[in-house]
Amino acid sequence: MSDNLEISRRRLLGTMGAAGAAGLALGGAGGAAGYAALADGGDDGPALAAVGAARVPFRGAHQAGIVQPPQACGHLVAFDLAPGAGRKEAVALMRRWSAAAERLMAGEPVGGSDSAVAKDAGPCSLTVTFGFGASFFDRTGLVARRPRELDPLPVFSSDRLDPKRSNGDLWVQIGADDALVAFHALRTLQREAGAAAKVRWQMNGFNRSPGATAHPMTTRNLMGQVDGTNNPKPTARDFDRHVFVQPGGAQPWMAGGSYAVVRRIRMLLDDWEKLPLKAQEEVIGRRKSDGAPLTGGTETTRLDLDKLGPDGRQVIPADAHARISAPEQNGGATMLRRPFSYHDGIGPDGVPDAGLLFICWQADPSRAFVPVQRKLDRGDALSRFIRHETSALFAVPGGPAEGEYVGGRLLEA
Ligand SMILES: C=CC1=C(C)c2cc3[nH]c(cc4nc(cc5[nH]c(cc1n2)c(C)c5CCC(=O)O)C(CCC(=O)O)=C4C)c(C)c3C=C
Ligand SMILES: [Fe+2]
Repeated sequence: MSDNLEISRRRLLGTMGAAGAAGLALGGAGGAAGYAALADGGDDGPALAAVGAARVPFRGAHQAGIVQPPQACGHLVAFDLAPGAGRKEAVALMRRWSAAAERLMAGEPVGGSDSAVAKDAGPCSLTVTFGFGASFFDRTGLVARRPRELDPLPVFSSDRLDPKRSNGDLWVQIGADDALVAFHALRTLQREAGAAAKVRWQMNGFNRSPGATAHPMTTRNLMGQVDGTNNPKPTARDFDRHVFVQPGGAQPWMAGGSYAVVRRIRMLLDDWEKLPLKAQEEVIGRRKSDGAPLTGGTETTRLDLDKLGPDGRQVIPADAHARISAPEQNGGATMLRRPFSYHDGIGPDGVPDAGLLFICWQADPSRAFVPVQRKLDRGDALSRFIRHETSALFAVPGGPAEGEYVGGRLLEA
């Protein structure tokens, strides 16, 4: 069983064996049986199906919400510290937020003021992840502890960024496999912010629900592509080195942490949907039906970047997104992509305000997101169909040990 997911057994089991129940939850699929075999939850509340009972630990070497499979619902919220608030207020805020996040992720009420919105549902794989933006260090007098990895991202020629919906002192990422559970966490943390911090921007996203497919499958984005296939696997030898800050660095408080680049990328769906299937597939270099490379095989087959077609041209075109972004084309630059789709209706321009809340995780953005985005900016076939509308970069510290709160190693040192 994964270290990252626990099952609230008393509320789940009933007629199922423990192994069966855990398997359903971890598979992320659930399937019909996952929703059928319910037990009386006794004092813990009503019984739960596998999706409701799945629980991610709050404490650990890394914060939750990085390596876990992306959940069905997501909220991304940036806060700015209130005028006059500094380090003392930030310490109190991170203590309050950490205490609330621990209870929320355990599926427990957050005290007398709990709104009951998530009552009955269980943890639903809720994760709450906290990050600090570059401006946080100015506001709290901690400039000497600001990592150089938080240096501003370069300006890319295709950027069309809205500064009001970019950056921020603090960032909260919420993910859950139930919309009410995710909303409950969002409201609770907004309430707990009190007078210390105000919401700067908020974005809401989604992914496929667990149980929608008979077995776990890579999700699709709103262009219809299978998206996430070639993500580095947590079991890979170099995964930790690429994604997490290693001990012994210039900012010891960031050991076990990671840097999140967050970009709201609008999809120009009216244009994309007019493109014939073959042309759509050439934009990415993979088949739309199953995500397999255009050079053949299945979804997980390696891309054959040298293969030529009968016409003597590269089967995976020179400007195909998957070619340009591949680590082997970028000196090994590797990031973990963990996005949510978003849809906020029709924009003032009359076209869908929909796309990808692109979130990527890495130990150092200057060796991962930045070089890859530089290259995509120069010649990605996908760029005709997308627009980067907001951008943010956050330092996400390691997970709290017993007795710690998130960010304590930065704020208390
Ligand atoms: C700078 C990094 C990246 C941005 C921005 C980005 C935007 C973006 N991507 C898709 C759709 C797909 N991306 C795929 C692969 C892929 N994309 C990146 C990086 C960025 N994408 C990487 C590193 C990779 C993996 C490359 C590899 O190793 O082969 C794919 C293919 C399937 C997969 O491997 O996930 C799709 C599809 C969209 C729609 C988008 C912006 C809206
Ligand atoms: Fe991509």
